[in-house]
Amino acid sequence: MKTFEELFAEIGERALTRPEGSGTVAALDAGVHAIGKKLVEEAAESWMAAEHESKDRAAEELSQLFYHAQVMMHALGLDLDDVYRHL
Ligand SMILES: N=c1c2ncn([C@@H]3O[C@H](COP(=O)(O)OP(=O)(O)OP(=O)(O)O)[C@@H](O)[C@H]3O)c2ncn1[C@@H]1O[C@H](COP(=O)(O)O)[C@@H](O)[C@H]1O
Repeated sequence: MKTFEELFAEIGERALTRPEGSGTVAALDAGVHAIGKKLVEEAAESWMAAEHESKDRAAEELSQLFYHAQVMMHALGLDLDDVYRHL
């Protein structure tokens, strides 16, 4: 288990060190358009899980939505404060 902030740091570390087999590196290399499609896909899956499946399934899909949102932030060079200041 990890926090939102810990995941953000881990994604940043993957972007920097580019380890073999990292899905994050592949996602960042695929670019903003591909990341955007995953973001929308996970948002839809979160909605479907919330409406038709269990709370646990919804939580799982929402965690994936958080992940892809963070990958998008890294792709754009945004840090957490850039987003938090809009909350
Ligand atoms: N939290 C996540 C995470 N959530 C979602 N995903 C990715 O998003 C996909 C979403 O799953 P789906 O079931 O919707 O899609 P799928 O059918 O399995 O995969 P696709 O065919 O859509 O690619 C997963 O297959 C992962 O590629 C994640 N990939 C990585 N992380 C974490 O990110 C960190 C870095 O990961 P790596 O870069 O892979 O080392 C680690 O802590 C990981 O646990």
